[in-house]
Amino acid sequence: MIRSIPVPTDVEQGLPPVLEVDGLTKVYGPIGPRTLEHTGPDAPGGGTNICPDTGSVVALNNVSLKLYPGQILAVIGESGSGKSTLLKTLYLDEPPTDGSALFRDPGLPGNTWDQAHDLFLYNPAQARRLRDRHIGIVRQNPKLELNFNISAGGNIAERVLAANAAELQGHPHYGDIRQRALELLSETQVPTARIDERPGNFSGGMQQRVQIAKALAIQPPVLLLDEITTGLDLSVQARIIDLILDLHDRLQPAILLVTHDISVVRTLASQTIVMRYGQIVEQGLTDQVLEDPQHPYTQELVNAAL
Ligand SMILES: Nc1ncnc2c1ncn2[C@@H]1O[C@H](COP(=O)(O)OP(=O)(O)OP(=O)(O)O)[C@@H](O)[C@H]1O
Repeated sequence: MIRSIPVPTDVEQGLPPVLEVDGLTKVYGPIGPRTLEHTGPDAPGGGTNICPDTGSVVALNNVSLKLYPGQILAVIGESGSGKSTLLKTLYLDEPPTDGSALFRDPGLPGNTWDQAHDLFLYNPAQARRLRDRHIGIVRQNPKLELNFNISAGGNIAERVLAANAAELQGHPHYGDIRQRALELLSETQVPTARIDERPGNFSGGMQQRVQIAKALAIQPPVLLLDEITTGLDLSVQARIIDLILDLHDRLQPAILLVTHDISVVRTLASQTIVMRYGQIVEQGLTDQVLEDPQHPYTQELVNAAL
């Protein structure tokens, strides 16, 4: 049974957040009495995420955020600041050490905008259903999300079948699934003639587009994007960003976007969170955060990108 928590509507935004993360903490290793207190951006020596007593890594410490329907929220920070761990915990790849993540999708049976469920209390079947049907992810490394032993079309078909099973809608017809895969590849600008090829034959940019097609197959209300342009040529990066903008315009998913690339943030995100050593050091409208950064670390990040 999922715990149901009534949450007040945020009047300013109209609809309440689809995802509301509160006090999310993730520690790799044992937690001592001073582990959280003695790590973070203000720890002695300019900050650390390693506990001086136990050697544990505090990847996230008391991270809270709200993601509204249709919003694009960016999380930036240097390598090791905890960005990927944030997405991994929200996609239920890893259990959190502490905190809650209320998910409010009116598409879920028995759910309404007045109710939210804490993802971290889902049982394994509910977690699978969430990933099969309600949250899509695009990872920096396509090998972690795509099956390289089957075709691009097969990867998308797997997701369509899992989503149908999650909705208890039985098996769709083979021709319908193939048609859906063709549409998704076309929408994400992958040549449809290559539907039967394995992703290993594709360029990095095409592999990312197949991942995006697979994530969109379930038309999720929430999309998690982890460094999706890192390692790609500039022109390929630009095409992926255009694709995300176009898909967002048409489908309006809420997007939580993790990157260390300020130009990606500037182009895509309306709001931005800055993380360092597992903690949020600054957040606000992207224009404000990038044009008038208040925290010295954000100033450093923005200046480095100029
Ligand atoms: N499985 C793990 N075991 C131990 N430490 C881990 C594990 N996964 C991540 N970490 C540590 O947690 C911290 C945060 O890692 P994370 O990958 O979230 O950072 P990031 O901001 O996404 O960095 P990058 O931009 O390099 O991906 C790092 O110090 C990392 O070494």
